[in-house]
Amino acid sequence: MKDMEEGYITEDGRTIGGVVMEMKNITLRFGGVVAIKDISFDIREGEIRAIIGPNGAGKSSMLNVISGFYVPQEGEVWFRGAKRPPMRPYEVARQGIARTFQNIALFDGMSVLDNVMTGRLNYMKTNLMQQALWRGKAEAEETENREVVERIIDFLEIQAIRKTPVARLPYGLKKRVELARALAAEPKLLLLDEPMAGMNVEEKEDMSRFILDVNDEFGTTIALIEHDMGVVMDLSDRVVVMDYGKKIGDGTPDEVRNNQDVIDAYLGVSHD
Ligand SMILES: Nc1ncnc2c1ncn2[C@@H]1O[C@H](COP(=O)(O)OP(=O)(O)OP(=O)(O)O)[C@@H](O)[C@H]1O
Repeated sequence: MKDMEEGYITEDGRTIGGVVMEMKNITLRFGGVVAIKDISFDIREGEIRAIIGPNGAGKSSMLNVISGFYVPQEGEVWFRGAKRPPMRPYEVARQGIARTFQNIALFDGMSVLDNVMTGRLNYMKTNLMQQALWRGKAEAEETENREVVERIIDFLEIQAIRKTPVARLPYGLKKRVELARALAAEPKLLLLDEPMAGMNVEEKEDMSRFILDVNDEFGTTIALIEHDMGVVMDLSDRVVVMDYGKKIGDGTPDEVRNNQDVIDAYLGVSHD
């Protein structure tokens, strides 16, 4: 892969654009624990970017920095050409970054449809007073939001369970509903927190296919963290590898697979 100023062409012939997000020299500490040590990398338009690493490497911490849950003590986060000031997660979401969670965070008692609709909250402009005074506008907005949501529900093949309360769904489907909700926000950058965690082989295959389809069909830029190396290598265009808070590798799956530091980290070989 040739890394160009404006992007690159992947091995499977997709065109990847310029930098969407850039992490510059990020350091994050929790008291005495340094979860992220001076890490820099970028995420480019249209790519599937993975962050991997053994337990405690700092992957979740990094995802939480990207999504605004944690503000790093050092370094800069750049999004779509501008340096991002410290902001709350909901402000980050408004900028066009949506995420899923490792431990599913859906409204259990609500239907699949209503859960996915909550992904549209940032697009709901009319408030209660306006809705009372000007029903037409509120209705038009509701129709538009519905259309987006129904399209995503069809796309992720969850039509049959639209009205089912989430609590009744098996784990793999809940994960798919979470993906649907994140997509409903029509994000510029979609963050997936261990999307395959706890899944059986078949569920993993389904989820991999949906992630690839989302990227292909909607052109969504995706960053994910994941434990399962095999899955990541199949899915991703480029991979950042973390170990003990440091970046030890960054490149295509093949480059990373052949990186001795990465091999050692996964085999548990210590480095002084
Ligand atoms: N809120 C927190 N308070 C204190 N320490 C934390 C906190 N979150 C993470 N850490 C520490 O930061 C380090 C990195 O943790 P992190 O959860 O980011 O790693 P990870 O790669 O996501 O691990 P895993 O794969 O096990 O989920 C660990 O040493 C962890 O104990």
